[in-house]
Amino acid sequence: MEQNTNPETLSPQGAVYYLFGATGDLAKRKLFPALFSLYKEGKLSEKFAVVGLARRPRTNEQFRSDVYDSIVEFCRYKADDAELWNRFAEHFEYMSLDINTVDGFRELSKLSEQLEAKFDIPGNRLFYLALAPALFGPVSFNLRDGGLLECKGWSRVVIEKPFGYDLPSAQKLNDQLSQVFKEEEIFRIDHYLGKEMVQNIQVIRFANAFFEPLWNNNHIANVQITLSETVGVEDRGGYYDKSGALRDMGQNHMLQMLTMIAMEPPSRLHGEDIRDEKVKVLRSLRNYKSSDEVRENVVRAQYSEGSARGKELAGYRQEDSVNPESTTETYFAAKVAVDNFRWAGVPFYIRTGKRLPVKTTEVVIEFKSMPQNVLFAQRHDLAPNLLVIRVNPMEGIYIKVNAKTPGADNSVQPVAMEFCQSCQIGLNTPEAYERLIHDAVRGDSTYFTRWDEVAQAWEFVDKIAQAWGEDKKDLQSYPAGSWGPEAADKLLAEDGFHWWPVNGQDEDKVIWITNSGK
Ligand SMILES: NC(=O)C1=CN([C@@H]2O[C@H](COP(=O)(O)OP(=O)(O)OC[C@H]3O[C@@H](n4cnc5c(N)ncnc54)[C@H](OP(=O)(O)O)[C@@H]3O)[C@@H](O)[C@H]2O)C=CC1
Ligand SMILES: O=C1O[C@H](COP(=O)(O)O)[C@@H](O)[C@H](O)[C@H]1O
Repeated sequence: MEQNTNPETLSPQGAVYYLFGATGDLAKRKLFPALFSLYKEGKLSEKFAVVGLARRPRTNEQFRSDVYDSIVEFCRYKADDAELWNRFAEHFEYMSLDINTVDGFRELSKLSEQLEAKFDIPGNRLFYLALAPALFGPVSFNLRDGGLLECKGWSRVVIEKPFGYDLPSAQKLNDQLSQVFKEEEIFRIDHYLGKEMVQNIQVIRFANAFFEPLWNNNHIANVQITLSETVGVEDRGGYYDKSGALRDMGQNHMLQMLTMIAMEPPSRLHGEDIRDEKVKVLRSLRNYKSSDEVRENVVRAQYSEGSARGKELAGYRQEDSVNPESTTETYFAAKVAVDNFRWAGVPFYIRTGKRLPVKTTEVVIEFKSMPQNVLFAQRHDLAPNLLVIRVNPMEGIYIKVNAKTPGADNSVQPVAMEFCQSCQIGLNTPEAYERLIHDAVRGDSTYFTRWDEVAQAWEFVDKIAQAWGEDKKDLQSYPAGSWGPEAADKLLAEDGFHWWPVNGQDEDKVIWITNSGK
């Protein structure tokens, strides 16, 4: 069936949702709550069914009870939702199935036909693979061989990260998927693209006359992207120790945010046009040419024992399922160059780490300073103008400008004008997974990563990983609960810049003008 790819006309359609990995952590924490929210908002239509799939045995009742617990735990359930829940739960079925046996898929095919008849579903099928990446290939082949793709409507597959470990493994994975699905049927999740404020970057840039003309190397001094986390590796030590911060956050979320900041305006607001522009940015990233260049521009570190908010915290090597001699980085910071006409000469500094003092994702656009030889700049140490985009947990933007201090002494002070979206709209903002599942079922792939983006991002990251693999001497250490190694500050200091404080860190002397009532 021809897919509708025009986002203007896309509306939710009835479908069967196949949740592979239905007994796993992601399903529990993100996917069930997202489906319930969509149902509550009327975005699922009544013509749907969800089939939970995993190896361990579960009755339908047990599965529904797991789903209920998850919705209650993750705050999507309110006291007056009981009737809604009962109707929602009727659409859930569970089937025990091992990905590696095609017989189970044939049985699933029969169950699908029954569910489509029962709920009047027009043959659309969404396969959500909340599974280890090694299973993406086998599950795709068995979906095809078990007859699941012979349906009257569309078939789409949603793939979780990580999409490979490096370019060759990602290529292999993609080759396997491409034997079964067309590119437009593959929806690769990067949940950062589902975040409200990441999507808002385009609007801030392209809908504001006082930003768009300044968005280039004539006016912007540098860009800073911070994704700091207070958590350690929790119960994902086994996965994380093989991945590290660069692959876990850098290859995907950080580079995707960078592309949203740096891309050219697309000719139309269509998914393919936006993704075309994003991939051009990735192609313009300057690859580090030698291991020395990597060491000069990229800092890596691992957390050691420390404390935060009065609590003692274990070092990374003491975490469950982590090699006690691990050299995996839990932090990295990099200076990245985008070699095109718009950005030549503007450094992009990116950093992420676990066990840092605050949880926040922020983008800071630092504008060039006023000429030093005129007017106020002669007499005052003027701070540069900033545009700060707060992505999470706080959502909003603020701009920092210079203004006269009230009074007679003619001094100048920085003033921040803040729009705090989360203070106003709060929990009503849809969660990233909710938005992305909704997009996938509408066939809108704008906020999913296309294969050429993934490949290009791996190419950039592989150069760093390769250099790191040669020699571990540059791996530094930082106490859990601190802001990471000093070398990350030096990256900016060498260029005459510094990291601007993020939300929750000490703000310098700024007067706030806010809409949040604070
Ligand atoms: N958890 C998270 O926050 C995030 C996870 N992801 C990604 O999502 C994916 C899933 O993660 P997560 O839920 O944490 O993983 P879990 O280990 O918690 O769950 C894995 C799921 O896969 C099922 N499974 C494993 N082997 C088979 C098999 N042979 N046949 C059928 N089912 C199988 C397991 O069920 P059973 O044992 O019953 O078979 C379980 O339901 C991974 O790719 C991960 O990287 C991405 C971002 C965040
Ligand atoms: O993909 C991942 O993201 C989370 C951080 O996501 P956020 O939405 O809470 O900011 C990170 O903890 C995890 O290691 C990584 O795999």
